[in-house]
Amino acid sequence: MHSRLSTAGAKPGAEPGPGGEDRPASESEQLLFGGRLRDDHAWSRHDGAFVELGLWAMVVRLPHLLALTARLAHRADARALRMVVGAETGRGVMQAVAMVNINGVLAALLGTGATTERLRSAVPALLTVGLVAIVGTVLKSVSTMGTGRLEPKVERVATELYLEAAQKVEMAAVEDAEFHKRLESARFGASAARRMVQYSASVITALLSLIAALGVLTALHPALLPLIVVMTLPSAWAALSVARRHYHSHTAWMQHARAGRLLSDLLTSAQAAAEIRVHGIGGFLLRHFRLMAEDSELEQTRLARLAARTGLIAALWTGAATLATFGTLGWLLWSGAMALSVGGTAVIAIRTGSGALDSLVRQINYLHEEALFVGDLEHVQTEAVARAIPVEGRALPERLDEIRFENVTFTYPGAHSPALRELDLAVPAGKIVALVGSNGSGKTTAVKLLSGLYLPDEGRVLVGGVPTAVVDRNALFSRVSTVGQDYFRWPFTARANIAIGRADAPLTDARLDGAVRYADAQGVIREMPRGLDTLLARGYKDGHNLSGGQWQKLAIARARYRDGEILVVDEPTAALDAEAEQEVFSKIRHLAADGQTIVLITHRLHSVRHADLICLMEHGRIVERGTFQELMAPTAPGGFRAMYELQRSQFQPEPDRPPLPAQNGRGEAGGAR
Ligand SMILES: Nc1ncnc2c1ncn2[C@@H]1O[C@H](COP(=O)(O)OP(=O)(O)OP(=O)(O)O)[C@@H](O)[C@H]1O
Repeated sequence: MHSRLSTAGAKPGAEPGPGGEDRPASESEQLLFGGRLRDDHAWSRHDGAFVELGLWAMVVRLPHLLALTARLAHRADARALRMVVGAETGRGVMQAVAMVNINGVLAALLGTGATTERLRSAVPALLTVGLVAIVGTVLKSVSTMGTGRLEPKVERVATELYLEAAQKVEMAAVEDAEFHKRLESARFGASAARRMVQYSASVITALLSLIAALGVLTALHPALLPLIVVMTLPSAWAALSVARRHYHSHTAWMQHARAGRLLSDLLTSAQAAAEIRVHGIGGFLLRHFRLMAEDSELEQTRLARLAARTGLIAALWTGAATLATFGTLGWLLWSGAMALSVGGTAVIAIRTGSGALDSLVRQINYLHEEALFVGDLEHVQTEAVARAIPVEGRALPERLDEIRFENVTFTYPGAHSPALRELDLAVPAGKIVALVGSNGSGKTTAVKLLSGLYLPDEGRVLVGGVPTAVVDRNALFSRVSTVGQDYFRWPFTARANIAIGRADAPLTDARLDGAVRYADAQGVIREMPRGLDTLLARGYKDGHNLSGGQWQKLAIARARYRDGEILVVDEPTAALDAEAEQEVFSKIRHLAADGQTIVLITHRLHSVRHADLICLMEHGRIVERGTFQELMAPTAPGGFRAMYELQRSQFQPEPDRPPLPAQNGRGEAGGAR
C-alpha cells in the first residue's frame, strides 16, 4: 500500500473524458490542493461571450472592440496611436490604388496595337504601382514603429488600471478566492490589451484591402463577389472553432496552470530551500509538478487533435471552393463574358480579396479572444472599485482619547463561526493594553478591527469616538503603526525596509536614525555588508539575508519610523533574544508614557506585568481582565494565573531530572567510552 503522500504508480488523467476537462481530480490536485482545480463553467461567466457568438455578431461588435483598443491606446500614447491609424489607413489606400493600376497595366499590355505601343501605354500605371509599393513599405515601417511604441505602454496602462484598483480593496476581497481568480485572469488582460493593438492595426489593413479588392471585382464582374466569400468561409470557420475551444480550455484550466506554476516556484523558492533539502521534499514536488504538467499536456494534445481535424475539413472545403471559383472564372473567359486582361486583374483581385477577408476574419477572431481577457480586466477593475475601502468618511478628532469595542461580533468571510463574540473593551489613550490567550482566541482579529482592516458584523469599534464603519479609513490607517506577527520582509534595501513605514513622507536621516536606535538595530545595520544600503533579497546580486530576530528589529524600526498614535504590537519579540526582548518591552512602556496608545499581543506573560490592562481572551471573548496584580490575586478567576504559573514552572529546575553529564569528557558519559 502506498503512503498518503506517495504518488508512485498514479497516472492522473490517463483516461481523459471526451471534453478533457471533465476528468475527476487527479491525485496531485486532490492531495496538494484539496480537490479539482478545473472549472468547466468559468467561461460561462462572460455573458454573450465570444464562445457563443456567431461570425455576424462578432462583426457587429467590431466597432466596440476597436473603440476599446483605441481608448486604451489613446490613454497610453495618443501620438503613437495617430501614427498607427494613419499609417494603416494609408496602407489600405495604397493597396486600392495599386490594384486599380495593376488593372491598368494588364489592360494596356493585353490590349490591341503594337507591342512597343502597349508597353509605353502601360508605363504610367506601372510607375504608379512601383511608387505605391514604396509608399506602402514606408507606411508599414511607420506602423511597425508606432505599434512597437504603443504596445508596451498599453500593457502598462492596462496593468496599472487593475493594480491600482486591486491594492485598495477591503481585506475581505483580498482573502476571497473568487476575487483572486479574477485577478489572475485579469493579468492576462494586460498582455491581451497589448496584443489587441497589433490585431486592431491588422483589422484596419485587412478591411481596407478587402474594400479595395471588392471594389475592383465589382467593377470587373459582380459574379465573382460571392465566390470570394465561399473561398474564405472554411478557414474562417476553422479559425473560429479552434479559438473558441482554446479559450474555453484556457479558462477551465487556469487554476490548474496556476497551481503548476506554484509548484515550480516552490522548487526554486529561497524560503522553502532549506526545508526542501533537509526533508527531501524536492523529488516529491518535482513528481507532482510533472504529474500536473502531464495532465495539461493531455489537454493540449486533445486540442491539437481537434485542431488538426478542423484544419483538414477546412482545407478540403477550401480546395473545393477554389476549384469552383477558378472554374467560374474560366467559364467567364471561355464564354467571352470577360476579357483576358480583365481575367488577369480578377485573379489578382480574387487572391488579394480572399486573403484580406481571411485575414480580417482571423484578426477579428483574435481581437475577440483578447477582448474577453481585457473584459476580465475591466470586470476586476469594476469589482475592485465596488469593493474598495471608501475614500471618504468622518474625520478623526485631533487627539484620539479612547478606542472602544462595543459588543463587537465578527466572522471572517467564508468562516463558519465568529472570531470575535460580543467583545467589549476600552483602551484609554496613552495606556498599554495587553491581549493574551491561547492560539486562535481572537487577539489578532481584535487588532485588525481596531486598525480598520475589517468592520464588525455587529456592535461598533470607536476610535476617538468615531465608529470605524463610518470613519475615513485612510485617515485611521495613517494613525496606526503596527508590528504584526507576520510582518512583511520587503525584498528591498534595509533603508527602504524602514522608510516604507511611512512611504509618503520625505525620507530624512534623522528620522531613520531615530527609528534604528529605537529598535536597537544599530548592530544589525553595522554588520550588513553595505549598511542601510544592503539589499535584503537573497537571490539578487549582493542580496543579503537576515536572521529572524534581525528582521524583527527592522520591523520594529519600521513601526517606529511610521510613528502612529496607536501602536499595535503582535508578538513583537517572538524572534528576539531575552535581552533584546526586555529592551523592546521597556521601550514600549516609554512610548505609552509619551502618549502613544499601545495594544500588545503576546504569549510571554512575564512581559505584560507592566500593562495597564490585561485581557485574557478565549473563543473570541474576553474572559478575564484587570491589572497583573488583580489577575494574579487569589480572588481572581484564575485562568491567567494558571497560564502564568505554567510558563513560570518551565523555567524552574526539575528536581527529579538527573543533571547533564559534564561536557569535558570526564563525566559519566565520557567515562563510559
Ligand atoms: N483571514 C482569516 N480568515 C478566516 N478565519 C480566520 C482568518 N484569520 C484568523 N481566522 C480565524 O479566526 C480565529 C481567531 O484568529 P486570530 O488570528 O485572531 O487568533 P489569535 O488569538 O491571534 O491566535 P494566535 O495566538 O495563534 O496568533 C481563529 O479561529 C482563526 O482560525
